Amino acid sequence: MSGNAVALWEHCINQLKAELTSAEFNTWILPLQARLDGPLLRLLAPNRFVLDWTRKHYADRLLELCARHSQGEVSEIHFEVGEFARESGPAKGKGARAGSKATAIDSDLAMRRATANLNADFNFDTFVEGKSNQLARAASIQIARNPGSTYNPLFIYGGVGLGKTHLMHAVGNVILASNPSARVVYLHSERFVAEMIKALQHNRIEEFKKTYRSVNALLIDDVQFFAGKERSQEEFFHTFNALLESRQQIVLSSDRFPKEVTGLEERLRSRFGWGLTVAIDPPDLETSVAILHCKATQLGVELPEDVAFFVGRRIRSNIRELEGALRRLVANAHFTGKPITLEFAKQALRDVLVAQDRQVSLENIQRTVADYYKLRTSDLLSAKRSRSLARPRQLAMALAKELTKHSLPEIGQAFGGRDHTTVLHATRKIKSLRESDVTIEEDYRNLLRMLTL
Ligand SMILES: Nc1ncnc2c1ncn2[C@@H]1O[C@H](COP(=O)(O)OP(=O)(O)OP(=O)(O)O)[C@@H](O)[C@H]1O
Repeated sequence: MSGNAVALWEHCINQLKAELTSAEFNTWILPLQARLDGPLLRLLAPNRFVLDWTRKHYADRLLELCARHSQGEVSEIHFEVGEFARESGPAKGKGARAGSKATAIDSDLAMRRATANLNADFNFDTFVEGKSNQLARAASIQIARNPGSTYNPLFIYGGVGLGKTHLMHAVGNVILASNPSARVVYLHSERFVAEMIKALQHNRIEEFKKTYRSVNALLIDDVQFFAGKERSQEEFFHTFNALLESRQQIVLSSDRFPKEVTGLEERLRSRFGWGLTVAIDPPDLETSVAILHCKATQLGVELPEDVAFFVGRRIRSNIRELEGALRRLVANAHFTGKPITLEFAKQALRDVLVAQDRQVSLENIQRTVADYYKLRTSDLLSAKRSRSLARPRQLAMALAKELTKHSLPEIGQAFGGRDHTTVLHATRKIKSLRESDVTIEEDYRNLLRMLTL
């Protein structure tokens, strides 16, 4: 399977994983193997029953996903019973051809990546090395090559958008690719908590324990979100011990040093520091520029050196924002048909840069957001949690993070004495809503403009 075909199948799997229950996904989609023959996607099911069911229930959706992702190049799906050869020799499936070995293995890897929640784009090849992340990268490569036997756990900490998640995925991807039977799971800590609660509600806690205690690598992002969740900490503590005892790899990330993660039991905090703890710092200018070039190449554009330096110099503290600025530049250039020059970049990024430069006060943000939603500022600061207040409050916190230099605890304090994790949660929530909900995106942009012009 070519890289494109793998990406196509991976796209289908990821979509269906999000749309189906895990039982449906595991029963019907997981056993499928895929191969692309020109415009034809061939799917092999292990038996007639799976074939009939998937053809009846998922063929249309799969075709729709394929057609959209391939821009119409894939126009047909064919189901058969069988299995592509994994080792060598002819494939068993009717019509499966010799030479399908790579296909089966690749689509297998795509499937395993999806069940591990791993993003194939986050790998070591796409991670630019710089002074700010050198140690974290080197340690990650080391444990990816020798999981469970060098540093355990590996604890990566650093500010928002600096590459912690990217490195964790890269570790998982290497482990999966080098060991076909490895079981790897990447999870955000909030998801761990949610899954545990679900398991408790449905009397499936034993199953939950077994799942997480039997993996070869467990990658848990943003462990600071375990703060204050005692039952989850207890469960995670036992999972952690079981994995460490059986020499399976654990990788954790957080926005701060293990000992400074407040709201965690001491025994957990101290265990987090048992292996190797590495920091990622904001990139220096040269690294920012190198990252911009790397991302530009991935987007298929060439970025002039002066533009890369200009953007890198102006957006320093967060690589996600650096990437956002680049995407905006590329989108504007496509849209207007103009080349990306320094002048063009200055124009296209005017809003972003003004927002970066301008110091806005927290009070101003609260007032503006309250006016915009026709609320009282005191409502934003109150403990009330109705949706009509919670969303504007989250927006205000996200704007505070973007437009001021205040720390998360300072922002939390200014919003009625809330915890810093609430602020972090708000910024994440708004980030994802801005991608999925046009009204929120519009509100955010309007507010940004009102606060910065
Ligand atoms: N060194 C790097 N090279 C290339 N891309 C990078 C690098 N560091 C970060 N990025 C990119 O920046 C974006 C944000 O990174 P990532 O999501 O890993 O941040 P994070 O530290 O986990 O942030 P958060 O605390 O918000 O979870 C990603 O798209 C990632 O690919």
